[in-house]
Amino acid sequence: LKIKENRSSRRFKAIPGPRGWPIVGNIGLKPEIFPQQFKEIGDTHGSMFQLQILRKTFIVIQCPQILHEIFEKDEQCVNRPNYFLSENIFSGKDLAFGNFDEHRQKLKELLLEIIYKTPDLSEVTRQGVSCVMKTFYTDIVKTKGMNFNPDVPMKTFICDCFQLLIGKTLPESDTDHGMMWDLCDWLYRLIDPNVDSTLRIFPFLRFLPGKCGHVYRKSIEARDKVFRKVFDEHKATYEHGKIRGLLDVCFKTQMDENERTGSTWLTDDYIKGLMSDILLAGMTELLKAQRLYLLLMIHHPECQKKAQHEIDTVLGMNAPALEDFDRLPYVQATIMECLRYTSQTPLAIPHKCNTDVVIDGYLIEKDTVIIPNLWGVHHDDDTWGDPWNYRPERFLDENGKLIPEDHPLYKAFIPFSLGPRRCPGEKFSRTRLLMCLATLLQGFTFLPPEDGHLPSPDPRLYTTRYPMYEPQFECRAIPRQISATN
Ligand code: HEM
Repeated sequence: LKIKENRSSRRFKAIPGPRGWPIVGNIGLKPEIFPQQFKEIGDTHGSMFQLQILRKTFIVIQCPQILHEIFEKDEQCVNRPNYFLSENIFSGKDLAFGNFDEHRQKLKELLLEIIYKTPDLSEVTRQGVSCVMKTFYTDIVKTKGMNFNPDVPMKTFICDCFQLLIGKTLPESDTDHGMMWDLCDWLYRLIDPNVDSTLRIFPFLRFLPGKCGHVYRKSIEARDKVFRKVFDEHKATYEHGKIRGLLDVCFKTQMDENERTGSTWLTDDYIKGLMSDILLAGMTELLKAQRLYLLLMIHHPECQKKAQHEIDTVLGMNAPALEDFDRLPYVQATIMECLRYTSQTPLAIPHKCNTDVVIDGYLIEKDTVIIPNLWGVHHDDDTWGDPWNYRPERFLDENGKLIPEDHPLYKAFIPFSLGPRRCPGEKFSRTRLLMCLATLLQGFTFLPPEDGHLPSPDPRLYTTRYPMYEPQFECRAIPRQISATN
């Protein structure tokens, strides 16, 4: 472990960290560049260090071994710090932003069961994905090699999440088409540390004019619209046993349990909370990954060519399917390297210890907030050698196969975090990304826009507020061949 020792304090060693000011502590840090600043502090104080802010202790960890040890063992770091959003927007019934109590554990089990083990739903999403892929493809064909912002067709594709929820996508002509994005947008503003902490300390501000009140009211407005349109309308038309999407599986579970025992823990509020998590975590993260991947492919035409070569050799003219996941190791490596290099969820979602934790002679007290700096883990010189280079080959062995999961580099690759609170959408995201990005590279070569202006993909230049604001860009897509999706 790379923790640097400080002075010893009785039984336990003191966790090192930068000296702060009296009372306010290490208050000068900038949320916009937390991951970079944490990495720099780590270079001096070690890969686990503490910060004191207004007498509260935060432990930042950017060592994969320590994260494996404390996140995966004994369910000891599974809670969350308080979020204004959880109690005030979702009545404490969301999954991602609250403590891992009995109900949240059940909610997560239900989500995993639904995404990965419900045959009716797999069929619905399989059909849905191939239908959305066609629209996606056609949308890009329509750009006719001219400059376009890839977000536009991608957002339509990511309505796949919509598809997952209710079994259909809203046509673009529907005036409510953008409501999901509106909700995500406002909720992300609400969890910005500046807004979140102000509202937690002065909750009455939500009723007053000013930035915090505005963001709160807009979030409520966007939430109610989505709940009305997606949840209420869908529940009203639910026919018992007929599964159109994820929400129906929740309704079925709710009704079955009610019938069996006369009551259920799975109230409508929990289902709404789960649905919002999928939108907030799922849609935005998938969009980010796809956008960053394209940017990297344009900056690295040699990787784009190699990926296209593999797709042509393995799939020919056939459209990529979920089963092709293991047949495209190079494409997989380009996606893994994109997730590592960009570290798009740089600080995951902070955890809170639900018990005292002892690690390598250090004591982390119950209720301490742990910030996993995934960005720091993914850019550690000792682990990766050249962390600032985009180099997919690092995930391949000498035969061009993906390195095994017990390989030290694979163990240090943790974009979906670790342990009981790790991202439940990991496998879903990795297969969807592969399908989507392989389809794109099969059909098109992506080039910079005509004026050649393309932002740098270097993650040190992103503004990493919460969430990360990565570069927006325009590009061109030149058709390569008539693909099977056409
Ligand atoms: C490239 C795509 C994605 C990335 C990089 C990503 C990454 C993450 C990370 C780092 C966390 C925090 C884990 C922790 O607290 O330690 C998380 C949580 C979560 N993600 Fe994802 N995610 C992605 C896509 C998705 C998708 C598609 C879904 C839904 C189907 C999803 C649903 C969730 C949920 C519900 C949580 C909260 C889990 C909990 O609190 O126990 N994510 N994700």
